[in-house]
Amino acid sequence: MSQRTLTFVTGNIKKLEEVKAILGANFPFEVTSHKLDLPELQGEINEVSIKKCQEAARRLRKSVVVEDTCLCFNALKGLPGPYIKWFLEKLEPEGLTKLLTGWEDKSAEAVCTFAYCPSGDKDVILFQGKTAGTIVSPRGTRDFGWDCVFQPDGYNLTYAEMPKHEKNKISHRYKALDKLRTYFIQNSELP
Ligand SMILES: O=c1nc[nH]c2c1ncn2[C@H]1C[C@H](O)[C@@H](COP(=O)(O)OP(=O)(O)OP(=O)(O)O)O1
Ligand SMILES: [Mg+2]
Repeated sequence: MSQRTLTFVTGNIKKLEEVKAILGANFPFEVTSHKLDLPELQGEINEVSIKKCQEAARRLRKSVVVEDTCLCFNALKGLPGPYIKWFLEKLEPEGLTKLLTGWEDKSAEAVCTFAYCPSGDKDVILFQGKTAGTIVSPRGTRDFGWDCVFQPDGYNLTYAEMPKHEKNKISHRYKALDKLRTYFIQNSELP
């Protein structure tokens, strides 16, 4: 019997690498990817993910999984949040650190939201994971987004300084995928 597949729609190769590494062999579906840079509407975290998923399912005409990652600074009441991609692109990691110069509170939360859109008009299902941390001056490799400025609570290392398998044990993405995995194991007749 051929293994069933789950289509993960993303334009980000580093995300895909982590998703494959985290789900690993203990997942009843083969994860295939479809590269598509989807438009992302403004709004609250869940809203952005739901719209992104519906748009991907509409374009590909099948059930899909998408993911949206936010970096929320507590001093800034959750911003940049879903807009982190544009902040990072314009300000670079150093600029993210500088954003908090005037604030004593450097705490932040990395939030990962996977959205699964069964085909048809069924509701979108969300799986969310959060990891708390601190925004620091950049340290470590620069190969993935804002990893070099995010130091998870309980560690002296930024995500970028940790070995990949360590990040993948505690990350926002790991926690969200743990919920997604449980759901798909319990609903293995999907997608
Ligand atoms: O674990 C992570 N560690 C560090 N940086 C990260 C992580 N995960 C996402 N990122 C970056 C990528 C993008 O600059 C922004 C999220 O934006 P986001 O729209 O979710 O990602 P994206 O546009 O690159 O890919 P996609 O096509 O799946 O929307 O934070
Ligand atoms: Mg995006």
